[in-house]
Amino acid sequence: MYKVLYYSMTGNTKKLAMAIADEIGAEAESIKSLTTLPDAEVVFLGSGNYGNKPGEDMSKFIEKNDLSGRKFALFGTSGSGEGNEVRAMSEALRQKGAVVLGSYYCKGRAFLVINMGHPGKEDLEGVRKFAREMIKSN
Ligand SMILES: Cc1cc2nc3c(=O)[nH]c(=O)nc-3n(C[C@H](O)[C@H](O)[C@H](O)COP(=O)(O)O)c2cc1C
Repeated sequence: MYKVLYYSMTGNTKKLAMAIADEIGAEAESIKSLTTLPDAEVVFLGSGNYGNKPGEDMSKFIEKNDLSGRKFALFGTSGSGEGNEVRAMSEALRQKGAVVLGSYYCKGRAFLVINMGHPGKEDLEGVRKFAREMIKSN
């Protein structure tokens, strides 16, 4: 019914993906192992931020799939914690006719010493709450 897909170079966004999957009883999968978008009522789609953009594999995945009318809830992590990766994903998805239900983003540990401890307990509790809300509102 629901699916969690993510791109995570250093593991931070994967932590959010695992927390969402656990919260809603869905499977989480890296988009690296996928070519087509699986059937699901809502797809939770997440990426880290690299050079102020989502991962290249994520952008390509969005570009090459037919997303018209498909529903997404977005999540992301970055050094700044400002959510530019989810905004870029949201824009790309909307251009392809997809529906974006909402998004969650937080800081992720970067370059070993920046944002140590993130995503932490509060971040993970926050993303679990977000996942519940996305399902309730859908
Ligand atoms: C190659 C690289 C480029 C990055 N560029 C940015 C950036 O432009 N802005 C930012 O806020 N964080 C940047 N970061 C930090 C990551 O967004 C942050 O560590 C994020 O949590 C990584 O997610 P991941 O562990 O799921 O790969 C960069 C990290 C890497 C490894």
